[in-house]
Amino acid sequence: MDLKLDGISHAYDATRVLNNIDFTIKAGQIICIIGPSGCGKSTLLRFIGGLERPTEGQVLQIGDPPAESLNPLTYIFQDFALLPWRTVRGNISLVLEDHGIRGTEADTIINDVLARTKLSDFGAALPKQLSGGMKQRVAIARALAVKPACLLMDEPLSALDSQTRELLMDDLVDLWLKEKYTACYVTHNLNEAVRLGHRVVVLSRRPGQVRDIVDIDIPLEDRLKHPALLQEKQDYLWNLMREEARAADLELLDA
Ligand SMILES: Nc1ncnc2c1ncn2[C@@H]1O[C@H](COP(=O)(O)OP(=O)(O)OP(=O)(O)O)[C@@H](O)[C@H]1O
Repeated sequence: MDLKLDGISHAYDATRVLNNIDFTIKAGQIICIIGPSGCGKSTLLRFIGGLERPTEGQVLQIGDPPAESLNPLTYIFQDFALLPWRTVRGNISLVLEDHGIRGTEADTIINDVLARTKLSDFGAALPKQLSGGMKQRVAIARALAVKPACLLMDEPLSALDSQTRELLMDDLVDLWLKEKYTACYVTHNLNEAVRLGHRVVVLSRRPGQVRDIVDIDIPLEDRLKHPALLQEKQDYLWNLMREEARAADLELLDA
């Protein structure tokens, strides 16, 4: 299933937040959205997930979600959103219970997503026993359990230290290589965008509009082998963003 954003504009009262956004999230691709603070990235993700409706435009689903998908549009947040009193397995089973899936059927799904996120030995652990990186892997496992058509990821690594972030980027690449999930990934971090994105949508300052859509045409598995090429892409993105970010900063100070 592809997702097509068609002429999305939005205002909160008198504040125009997004302006005529058009792009497509193709099945099997990771699309990163970058842009200065307050340009509307998280708002756009809420529209894609159907949590809110834009003032103008629409998000079209082209094609069907995977047949076994329980929740086609599934979020992964920066703060993991795990229930502290439930074990790792319990946190994952919760989303399956919502769909009436219990017993051996649930166990099979949980075992599969724990294996894919390298958490098989930690099913009985409570969130407080886990590092930040492992908590986010549990959140990813929980999201995968509902077989989403598209993962909606809002700054998923920004609560983590830089080494853990590196490891999780490797994990996200490994996961994608094993099963080509679709994701829309909002980030401030240009390094994450060039490591993980097949395409990077660059938004201007508020009201966010598409400044550029940059293809990163190096296979995900080869990116670390080409640091100079990645740096070139990152520099290109930063040049697009530099003036926008500076102006956005001043706007926030004026507010
Ligand atoms: N529910 C809301 N009601 C009113 N204004 C809102 C609401 N949600 C967001 N905004 C405003 O819309 C603008 C865009 O917010 P949004 O969080 O989407 O930006 P962002 O690009 O994700 O920001 P950041 O990079 O800082 O996380 C901001 O000015 C914000 O204050």
